[in-house]
Amino acid sequence: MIKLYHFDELKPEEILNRDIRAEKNVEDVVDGIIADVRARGDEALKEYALKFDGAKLDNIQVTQEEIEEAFANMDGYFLETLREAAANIEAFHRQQVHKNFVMNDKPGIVLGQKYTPIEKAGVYVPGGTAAYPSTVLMDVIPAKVAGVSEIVMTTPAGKDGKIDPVILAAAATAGVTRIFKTGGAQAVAALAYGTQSIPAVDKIVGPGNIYVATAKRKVFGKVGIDMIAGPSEILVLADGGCDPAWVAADLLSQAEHDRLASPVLVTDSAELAKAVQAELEVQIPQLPRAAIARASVDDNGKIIVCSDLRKAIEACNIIAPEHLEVCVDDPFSVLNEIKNAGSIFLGRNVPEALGDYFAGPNHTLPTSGTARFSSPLGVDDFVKKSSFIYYTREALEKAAPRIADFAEREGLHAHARSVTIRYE
Ligand SMILES: NC(=O)c1ccc[n+]([C@@H]2O[C@H](COP(=O)([O-])OP(=O)(O)OC[C@H]3O[C@@H](n4cnc5c(N)ncnc54)[C@H](O)[C@@H]3O)[C@@H](O)[C@H]2O)c1
Ligand SMILES: N[C@H](CO)Cc1c[nH]c[nH+]1
Ligand SMILES: [Zn+2]
Repeated sequence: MIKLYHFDELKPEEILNRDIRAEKNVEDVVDGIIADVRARGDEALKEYALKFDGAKLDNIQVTQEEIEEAFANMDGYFLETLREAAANIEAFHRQQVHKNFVMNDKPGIVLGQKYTPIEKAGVYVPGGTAAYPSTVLMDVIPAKVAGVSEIVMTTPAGKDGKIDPVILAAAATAGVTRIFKTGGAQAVAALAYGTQSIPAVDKIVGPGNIYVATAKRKVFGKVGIDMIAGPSEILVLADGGCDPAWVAADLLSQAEHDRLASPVLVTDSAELAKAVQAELEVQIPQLPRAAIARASVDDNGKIIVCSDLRKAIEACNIIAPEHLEVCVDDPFSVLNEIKNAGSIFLGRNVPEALGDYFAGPNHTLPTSGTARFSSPLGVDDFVKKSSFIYYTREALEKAAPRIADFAEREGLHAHARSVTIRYE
């Protein structure tokens, strides 16, 4: 049963209670896998596919025939859904595109900033306990909008050695360049260091379980990563006017992702808290993924009762959840008070699942409290900024004494000389 707490009894660290560092044994397993993939490449990937996914692989790369076959056999209704969702996601992400800028308001000086897409992006699509065609759209479309030329996708194969056709149909819809059948920490290692078949990329994006999230953290520096997007989280901020059945259903929508997923209710109503606790017990056994949801609710779930809405908002900002549902009378008045959350769902009528599939904002989001400093995946993740500087001879001559003086005060004579030499 989900545990009930009172806000005033909890210390801030007990309220958050999510650590981005995995348990020691996960750290060790991931270190071993990364070292092995670096040493043995494709051979290691095939062994891990058999060990973790039960898949005997002949080819690691998905063939064009496999993609075409998946697309040809996909039902028309789902293809239309994919296209409509893709259009919503593209429209939202087009708004994120930044413009280059140039400043030339001082004589003889041009300054500016330009954006360049990264060349090769690696997209991880989870596939261990569920297929995520929605994640294909969420991770690939911003890369396309940014202008990335090569998008390499990896996802674990099923026991038959194949990728779920819904994933391939989504990849074809979104415009992936190449797809590889590998998952977990080994996929992240392959994208970071390259293997015989898989090219090393510049940046790895995408969510995954604790092994994937830990591996991304470990290869950061060799490649870029988007964020720590680990096991899913939902925080429902609800007042006494909410229907407990709806609140429980929304909590379970994320609990069913992973045993480590975190469903949390924060409320100023002790009555709602009790009703949701009871309602979860009714709804969990009805779910096909009841065992996962049960573990998530019992081990990582919480209900926190607060004396008023102000305290409830404070709890939300401490937890910094991946998803925050604001189920109160006037959700827009709460929006300004929310400082830490990946994605915010406004109003009692807006279930988190709307954002997972369809509305347009990205569903790859920071977890484990990292929304304090990370943002949803977006076009920014696939571009780099370069600044540029141009001075005429006359403009530099005017600034030269100050630059030289500045450099000498840092004890860096060669810096000073590289300026003054031009005027000797
Ligand atoms: N934060 C987000 O934006 C977001 C979005 C979608 C999904 N998710 C999360 O993605 C995750 C998907 O998890 P999943 O497991 O279904 O798929 P996954 O693809 O992330 O992980 C499956 C892989 O994990 C590896 N693995 C499993 N057990 C292992 C072990 N004992 N040792 C070493 N490696 C092991 C295997 O290689 C396997 O292929 C969930 O946690 C879900 O909540 C997060
Ligand atoms: N809620 C997940 C992010 O935590 C995304 C997702 C994909 N499919 C269903 N849900
Ligand atoms: Zn979800």
